Amino acid sequence: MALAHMEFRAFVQALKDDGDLVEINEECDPNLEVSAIIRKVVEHDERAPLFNNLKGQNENGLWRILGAPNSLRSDQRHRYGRLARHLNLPPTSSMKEILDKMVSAKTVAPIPPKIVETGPCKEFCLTPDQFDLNQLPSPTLHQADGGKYVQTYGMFIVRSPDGKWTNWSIARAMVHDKNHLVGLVMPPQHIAVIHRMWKEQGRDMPYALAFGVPPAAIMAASMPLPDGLTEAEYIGSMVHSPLELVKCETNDLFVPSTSEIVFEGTCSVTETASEGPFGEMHGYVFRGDSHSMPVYTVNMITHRKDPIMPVSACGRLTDETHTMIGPLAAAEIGYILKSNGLPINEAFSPFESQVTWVALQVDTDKLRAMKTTAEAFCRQVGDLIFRGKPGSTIHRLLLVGDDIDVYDFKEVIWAFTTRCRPVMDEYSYEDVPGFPLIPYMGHGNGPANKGGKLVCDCLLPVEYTTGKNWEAADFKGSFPPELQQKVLDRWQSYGF
Ligand SMILES: Cc1cc2c3c(c1C)C(C)(C)C[C@@H]([C@@H](F)Cc1ccccc1)N3c1c(nc(O)[nH]c1=O)N2C[C@H](O)[C@H](O)[C@H](O)COP(=O)(O)O
Ligand SMILES: [K+]
Repeated sequence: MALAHMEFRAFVQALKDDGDLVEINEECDPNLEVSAIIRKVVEHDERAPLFNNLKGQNENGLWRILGAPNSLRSDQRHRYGRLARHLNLPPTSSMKEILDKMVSAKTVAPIPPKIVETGPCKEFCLTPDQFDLNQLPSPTLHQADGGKYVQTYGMFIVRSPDGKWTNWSIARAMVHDKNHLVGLVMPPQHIAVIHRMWKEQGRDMPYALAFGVPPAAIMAASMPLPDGLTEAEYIGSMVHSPLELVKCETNDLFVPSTSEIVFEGTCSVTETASEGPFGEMHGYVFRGDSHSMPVYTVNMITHRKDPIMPVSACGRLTDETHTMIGPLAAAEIGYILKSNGLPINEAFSPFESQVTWVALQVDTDKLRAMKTTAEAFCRQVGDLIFRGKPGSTIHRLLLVGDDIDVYDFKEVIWAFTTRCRPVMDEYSYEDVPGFPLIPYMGHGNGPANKGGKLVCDCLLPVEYTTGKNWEAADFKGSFPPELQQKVLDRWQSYGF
């Protein structure tokens, strides 16, 4: 058995070995029942459900469903265990260790993938006359959704017409008819950038949609890596070994050879259909909220025996759209700021902000050496992030001092509520792209796609000049270290 981060099926086994899997063998209905169970799981950080017996499975077991593939564990010591298993890290890893791993490949040479002749994903090949996406167990995830969202945790593979750039990303798609999907293709996402390139040439865009890919790959697919970067090479250098890819049957794209299921086809650059509404990452389904989006033709399905379809039933906290989209964008944002010489130590997107905020821990010694002003510094940060793609889903950047652990929301909200004077310490951005999926944008008072962003300065003025002039009125901040130690040593004998 391969390693969990390099083969999805090994990953599922690793969850089982961790006691982090519930195998449901009684028949479940992909129409809402499966998603209801997943929602209850992710709202309580329960073990991941593997549905082995779905209504509509075909004679070769196409398909089973793994729900909550990258959500949280209830045991605080293993809280991010499922994310860690995606990256071959110990299940006790912190979010910082996970995000540092995702950024680690930026400073090493890319390792190109290895092309292999065949692989488990080729065990079965179905032509359109042999499948009907409406008969297969495509799940309906929320009762108000506009369709069956079969694609929520698969990986789209698309390549620029000149062949130089192959992008891997997660983008949702729902069943349109027996062998068509309709999917969200939304600027500034790379799938939309590449789709536009094909549109300008008047040619439909070849795609592959691989489900159950190597977990390390799906993490990079969910990260806003630089334009032009080919994720396959990035992942190779991140895991220190080449990914094994195999050629599609009906086009020249390559997919991970151990993928559970592969849809191959072309995405139209002219034909659109109604997409949505969909239960979004911010926790809402707005009735009637559908838009014209490109139609994907499915020309072939290849798959392993008894394949597993991963499903992210997203919405309110805490599912893959919170554990991945925000934190991975924060990792890229932190890297951009550091590589531009700004004194940023850590960056994280708090789940409690519905991953619409990124908190940035500032190295205040270096900040003071800059002899800058709050306005100048906040504008420098805001201009770098709000005018770039990695910040596109983030509407508040909070600058906090070195005493604040950005991975702990209690710390972040304490600094925000006590050190950032509303309005005066906030720097607004109305002339930058906005994220229309946030309800106050897409269903709010202002333009859906523009503005509504702030840099919030949660550093007190002294932190720019002479440094912290306060002590925290708490156990660690207001008592001599030896007294703290004495109290800790005697805690039991006091009677606690
Ligand atoms: C982990 C994850 C990520 C996404 C999405 C999902 C999950 C589970 C869902 C469950 C399918 C929900 C949707 C949903 F989250 C919508 C969305 C749209 C734009 C940005 C962020 C989020 N989704 C998604 C979507 N992006 C769309 O364009 N289009 C999409 O539909 N992303 C985020 C996306 O994977 C990252 O932004 C990634 O950086 C994209 O790669 P790229 O930077 O190379 O373009
Ligand atoms: K990506």
